[in-house]
Amino acid sequence: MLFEILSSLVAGGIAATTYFKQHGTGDDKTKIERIAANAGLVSKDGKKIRIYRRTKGEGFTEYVFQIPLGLSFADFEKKKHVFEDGLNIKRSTLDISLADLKTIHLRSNILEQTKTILMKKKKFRKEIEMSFDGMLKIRIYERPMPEWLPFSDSMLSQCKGWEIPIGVSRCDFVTHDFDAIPHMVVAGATRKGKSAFLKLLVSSLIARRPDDVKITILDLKGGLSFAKFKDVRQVEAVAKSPAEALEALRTIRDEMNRRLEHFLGAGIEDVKSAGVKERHFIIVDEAAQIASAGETDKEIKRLKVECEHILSEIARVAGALGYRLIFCTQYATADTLPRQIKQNADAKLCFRLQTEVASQVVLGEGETDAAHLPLIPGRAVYVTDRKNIVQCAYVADDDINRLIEPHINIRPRKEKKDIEKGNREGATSRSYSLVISET
Ligand SMILES: Nc1ncnc2c1ncn2[C@@H]1O[C@H](COP(=O)(O)OP(=O)(O)OP(=O)(O)O)[C@@H](O)[C@H]1O
Repeated sequence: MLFEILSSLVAGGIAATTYFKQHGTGDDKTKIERIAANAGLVSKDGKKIRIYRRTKGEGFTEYVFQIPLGLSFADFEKKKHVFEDGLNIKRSTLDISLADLKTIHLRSNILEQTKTILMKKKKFRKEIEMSFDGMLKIRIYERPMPEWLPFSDSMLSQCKGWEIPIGVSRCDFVTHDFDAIPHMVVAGATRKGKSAFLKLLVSSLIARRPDDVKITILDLKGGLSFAKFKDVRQVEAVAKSPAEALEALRTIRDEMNRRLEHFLGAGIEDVKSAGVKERHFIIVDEAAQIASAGETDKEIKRLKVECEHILSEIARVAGALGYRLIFCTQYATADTLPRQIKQNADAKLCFRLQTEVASQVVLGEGETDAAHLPLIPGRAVYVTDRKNIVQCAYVADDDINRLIEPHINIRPRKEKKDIEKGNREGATSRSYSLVISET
């Protein structure tokens, strides 16, 4: 009896493994065709998608279909979540291996042990990716993406120039190159990983380009998230109020204008051809806090309007001058994400958002992916000229401290300038104080 149960379990395991190896995960081709038909992805004359090829890759099965005339890839991409749900209907695939079966002890209760294995095993959803190169390609993955990617120093050594690590996609280590694409919009609902990404970004920049990077952080949520960076020599300011933000932005605008005049006078096209190594990153942690729309206090509204104006100017003209804008928000609306900033930020990193409308505000018309990301912190859609689903690397506090520690120092910050400025219009009487080393 025992032998029969065990041998049928083992036989079942072998059969399932062999089946999945040969066929991907079940008859997914037929399912895809049926889902497409049921989701209305059929041409007016009734033509349906037609299978062209099925191939097995490392960890995935790829189905290539011909799309009927009159339909576009965007029509299919919009329904990606419908395909994913459809492929997962009725059952989730159980990740059981022969190794699990081998853990069963013949002398104890086999049925109990089997039940425990089944309960312990995490159910996973099949995940898909879609692309188009004249044919619709749908990849169905056998394993889910990692839910947790700890930061490691080797990620920094894989970066070149002004690249920083972002995380991993299905197939690759993903970096962002701020010299190729200067400005980035980062969006996502609360607790999905925006601040963690910003910490990864700031720590990476400081560790990789300590002598060339300058960072200004507008953290109007109270400055707690970035408190640990405020004494780092590369950090020009951590502004915690609209007045402080405006003060920091006015300083940047003045620098920017001086550089622009110099470039124009000398016939220099951009910061690269000028041989200027410095890049100044301006990070807005929560755009809603600086948005003037809805602000009832007249004086604060005036400050915010000017902040918005300078930020738009940075997005429009300052890329060539060496300024980089990282503009983040959890509320993806037209008020928090000004048109000029969105249009000039060619990179978007979008964590899960609550609605398809919010996803489209950030990623563009028809781009609903961010609303259908799984509820995994750090999971995001990264869009440049390509779109990738990524799991962002998570940099723990100990790693941040280790990376920035050599750059924490004593230095006077802007006191002189502040005294001269006094209570200049628009700025509060706050002055920067002497920064004391934490070491
Ligand atoms: N890349 C990641 N990998 C794994 N876990 C993460 C990742 N990013 C964030 N988390 C987890 O999610 C929590 C919330 O993340 P984070 O502080 O970045 O949220 P947020 O999007 O900035 O939220 P809020 O807008 O409310 O400040 C973190 O404390 C961490 O536990």
